[in-house]
Amino acid sequence: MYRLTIKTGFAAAHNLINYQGDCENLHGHNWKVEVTVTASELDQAGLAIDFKLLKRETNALLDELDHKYVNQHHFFLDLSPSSENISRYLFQELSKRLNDGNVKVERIGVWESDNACAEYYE
Ligand SMILES: Nc1nc2c(c(=O)[nH]1)N=C([C@H](O)[C@H](O)COP(=O)(O)OP(=O)(O)OP(=O)(O)O)CN2
Ligand SMILES: [Zn+2]
Repeated sequence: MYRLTIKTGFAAAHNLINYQGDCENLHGHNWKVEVTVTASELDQAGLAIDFKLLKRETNALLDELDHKYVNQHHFFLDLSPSSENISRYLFQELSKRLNDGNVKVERIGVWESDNACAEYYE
């Protein structure tokens, strides 16, 4: 098996809901996002999936969040936009776009600071 990871990110504002503390107030992060996929086969060029395609699909999705107020995104209207929930959202959406008979999204890591990361995997 092959395992590939790309790193990208987005900058946005949010506030946690049903949370008591500073983070219930509006604030922002420069989130870093790691996308890991697995594959069993390589193409003629020796690629499991082109990193360019992986980054393009991920960044297209992140554009929905970049420089936005995450709480107003349709997925988070009734859901606290924690790093955990953001990672689950990205996992579900990227799985729809990327999974095929060979490639499978394995996990999403969402870093809200240099020292705090939430991951989602199934
Ligand atoms: N499990 C999670 N815990 C927290 C999340 C989260 O998404 N998942 N999010 C927050 C807030 O978004 C908050 O912005 C965290 O910011 P941070 O600067 O890390 O908070 P602190 O002030 O506690 O960090 P210090 O390193 O102590 O300055 C909170 N928790
Ligand atoms: Zn926050």
